[in-house]
Amino acid sequence: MAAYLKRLHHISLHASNVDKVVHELVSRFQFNVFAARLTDRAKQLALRRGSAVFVVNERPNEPVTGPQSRAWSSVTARDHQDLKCLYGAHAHYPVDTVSNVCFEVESVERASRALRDQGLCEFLQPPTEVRDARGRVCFSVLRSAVGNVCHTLIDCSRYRGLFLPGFSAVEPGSQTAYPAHCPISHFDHITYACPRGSTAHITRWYQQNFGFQRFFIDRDEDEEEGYVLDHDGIGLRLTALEYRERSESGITPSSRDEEWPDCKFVIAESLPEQGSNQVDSFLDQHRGAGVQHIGLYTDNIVTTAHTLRLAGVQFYSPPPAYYTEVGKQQEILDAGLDPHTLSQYGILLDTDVHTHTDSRITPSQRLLLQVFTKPLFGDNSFFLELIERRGASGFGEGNIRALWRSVQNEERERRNRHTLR
Ligand SMILES: O=C(O)C(=O)Cc1ccc(O)cc1
Repeated sequence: MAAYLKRLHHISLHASNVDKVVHELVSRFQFNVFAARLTDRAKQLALRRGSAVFVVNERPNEPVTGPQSRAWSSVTARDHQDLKCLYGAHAHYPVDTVSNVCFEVESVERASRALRDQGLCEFLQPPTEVRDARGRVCFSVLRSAVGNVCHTLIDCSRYRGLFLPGFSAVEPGSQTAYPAHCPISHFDHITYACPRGSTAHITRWYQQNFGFQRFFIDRDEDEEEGYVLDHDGIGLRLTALEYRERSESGITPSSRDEEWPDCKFVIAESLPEQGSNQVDSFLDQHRGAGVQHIGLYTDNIVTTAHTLRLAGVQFYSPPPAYYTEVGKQQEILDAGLDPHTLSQYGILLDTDVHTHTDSRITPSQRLLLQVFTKPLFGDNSFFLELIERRGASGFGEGNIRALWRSVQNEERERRNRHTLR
């Protein structure tokens, strides 16, 4: 039986320079630091924008050891002082990375037992209870089927504190310059870059362990093959998974959106025929599979991109011709948007190709607006995306192609600059 997930709790990043990444997320991406765990040996800062929470951890230089060797442990947050990073302590990795996607569960013990019974998971930390004066949480940590990515399972139902035991509140102060104009509300999707031939295994792993279900990006998508783009220089296989919320008792919570704002997982694999590409570059730079990008949902991409641009965020832009092409220009105008405004920020517009069960939604009502940022850590590694959905629940082929081209062009230019030096 699969383990039940309640919702996404937070996403952990590991960076060699925590202050730099936190500064980037606060001053540029308008996140607020709300909690911190600072000890002699650990530095963990929690940042929030809507329900999207990142925890930025200092990247340890050597493998972390701690109470994970015990079968079942119960410790105070103070006991964990020597654990460099609590709640996902096993992130020894040579480069800055997204290391952990933490899920909230109803019972860590039951979920961990269900996963052990499946026999497909390697546990890095058995169910462990951590407490402080505000209550206790239970968590366990396991390795995912994707590169260095781990999943922490956590139950916070008996904790009254601000975030997690061991973390203290950080006063809001004047962290963000433009808080009113940045309506980012949640994580929309997490995209993995994966080696060739690994998609089927990863898909099965999430289906069997957590009960994820396939989300068909295209109505003609083959169940085994996924959504394949393999012409015009693009060699990409995309397979999307979604978590249709259930609860352990079998009763679906009534306010779905509040409980689990639909966060899809996308598995991106490069196909060999079209030559080396952005998925391959990620695998190379990141030294293996991992989280390539995270989509941040906003209900107004234009104001959000404007705010972020003013704050110094750099976006990938498609070639200028994208916005003057007659069909695209009309599509943009029909959506009540201004091609010039979209072009200023590199915002892409598409209709998604997902088959809608609701036939009342016509293609023109299924609009998808996306813009992709330049990498957060370094060349060709992890980046963020802004996404606004107007009736569209999937991904647009046109946007994927436009993103692909902008990244490939930029890479070509970078390589040329390098050879000229
Ligand atoms: O469109 C999205 O946000 C996706 O997640 C699809 C995707 C995946 C990988 C790429 O290198 C480019 C696009």
